[in-house]
Amino acid sequence: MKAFGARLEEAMSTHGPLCAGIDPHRGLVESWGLTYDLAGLERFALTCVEAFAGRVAVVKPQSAFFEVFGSRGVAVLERVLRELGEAGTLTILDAKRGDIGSTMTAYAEAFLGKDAVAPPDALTVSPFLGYESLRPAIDLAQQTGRGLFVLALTSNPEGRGVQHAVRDGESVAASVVRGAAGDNASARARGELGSIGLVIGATVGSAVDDLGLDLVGAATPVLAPGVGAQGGTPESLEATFGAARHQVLASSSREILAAGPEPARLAAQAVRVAESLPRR
Ligand SMILES: O=C(O)c1cc(=O)[nH]c(=O)n1[C@@H]1O[C@H](COP(=O)(O)O)[C@@H](O)[C@H]1O
Repeated sequence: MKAFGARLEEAMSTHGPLCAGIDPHRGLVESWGLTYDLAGLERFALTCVEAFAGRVAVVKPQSAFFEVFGSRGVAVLERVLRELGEAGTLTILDAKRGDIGSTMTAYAEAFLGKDAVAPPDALTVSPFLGYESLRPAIDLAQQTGRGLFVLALTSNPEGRGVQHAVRDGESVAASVVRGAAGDNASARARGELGSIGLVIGATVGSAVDDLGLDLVGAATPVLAPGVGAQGGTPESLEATFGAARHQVLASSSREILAAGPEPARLAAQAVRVAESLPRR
């Protein structure tokens, strides 16, 4: 399998740089006229698969909204990942895992390993136990052609207190970017995007500049959640990411999902948002 970074670049140039989120929270499920139970979850999630497969670059299911229904909810999530994979649409599983040592190794094997039950193409991970604590996942992703998106500057305002903190002249966010740059070095040498991406919210304003983050030099794909419901716009993406905007995969959930439950309207809304985004 080709490396995730290369597959992502292809998908973004074919479909536009949009990641459509599947976030079946109670309010949205009920707004589609469905009951908020396992059957409603399944109907919601499979409608999203029908609408998004083959139409957007990437689909990102939010694990929490499946886990809330226990093992049967997780089985629905696995079906979503499998069906999107069979349709050739890239998936990012948003599970924000992060731990140490043998526990991180087990998370890596669960989501990225060759024997994983329903592996996504990439996984979101948290580096706040230290970037190097993610090493088992970084190494396994590189071996299996999968990717990671490492939290760097999250879209929520509370993130600043941790992520902007400075030690020895370097912010926490900049140290995460430095880590990803090291792991993307060989892709950068080939002029490609690496497979170790970063999560930087579409709502972070001037923080990328203020903290001196060299995203172009890091050759890192950037997942930018917060487009739509959290206030991020195509214009704010241009302003926030500047020269790195072509590396950005904008992520939007509620703004697209509000167009359901009719699959054709949902698909049309996703395509509309994708077409509004900055492209190469
Ligand atoms: O990793 C993420 O996707 C993520 C990171 C972040 O900084 N902010 C953020 O909102 N997200 C996720 O993006 C989704 C929110 O999408 P909206 O409904 O478009 O606001 C949720 O699944 C969040 O967990």
